[in-house]
Amino acid sequence: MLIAIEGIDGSGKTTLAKELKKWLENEKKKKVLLTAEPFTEEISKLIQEEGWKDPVTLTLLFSADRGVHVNWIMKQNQYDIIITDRYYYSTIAYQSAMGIDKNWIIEVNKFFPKPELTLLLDIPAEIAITRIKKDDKFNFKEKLSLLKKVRENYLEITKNENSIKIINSTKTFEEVLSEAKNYVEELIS
Ligand SMILES: Nc1ncnc2c1ncn2[C@@H]1O[C@H](COP(=O)(O)OP(=O)(O)OP(=O)(O)O)[C@@H](O)[C@H]1O
Ligand SMILES: Cc1cn([C@H]2C[C@H](O)[C@@H](COP(=O)(O)O)O2)c(=O)[nH]c1=O
Repeated sequence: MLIAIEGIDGSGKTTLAKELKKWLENEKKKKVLLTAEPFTEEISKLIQEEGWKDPVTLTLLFSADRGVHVNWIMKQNQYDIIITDRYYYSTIAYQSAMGIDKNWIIEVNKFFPKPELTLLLDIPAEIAITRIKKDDKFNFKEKLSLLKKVRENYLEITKNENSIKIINSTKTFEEVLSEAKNYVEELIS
């Protein structure tokens, strides 16, 4: 079973992924693998060096990285649940915010398995950016306007996807976790 956690930078994905894993292991006695994208060191390096200069290359690099990630996930047979911190909805939301055609991104990613559940942590960019670490590589103003577009794109995607559940991430972490647990509980029961 594949669960994806999505949202703009600083929305709380990594924190939620870790706590969900603990809960599933301790309370539900499930074997859980926590993973994240970008996945490979080699492609992450290319993304840093080349990708940010050009959104087409960036789309292809994130998608190629996903191909390697998915092949690796397929071999992890000992787990009941795999939680991935970011998946193909990140490419659709971010790279279309950078001007790439959404349908082309979907086409490039169409062979990857669809998660049974995606939790979208929704939060205004202005709030998320206050949670992001200070040494972030992006220019602050550029990043704020990009993240606003990315958030809109994520919300647009949810209109056509019943398996994506929106969680208001401006709430306390305890509330966010509780809502996420309810969605996961529905899936595993
Ligand atoms: N609901 C919440 N309310 C307040 N702070 C939160 C909440 N959830 C997470 N945080 C805090 O916000 C910061 C960013 O969280 P986290 O690293 O989980 O976000 P992220 O979405 O994984 O970010 P990125 O995409 O930039 O890696 C952390 O300091 C975390 O403790
Ligand atoms: C998978 C993926 C990621 N991104 C962007 C989103 C973030 O700004 C970084 C990843 O960093 P994180 O804070 O460790 O999550 O990369 C993207 O633009 N497109 C993608 O497909």
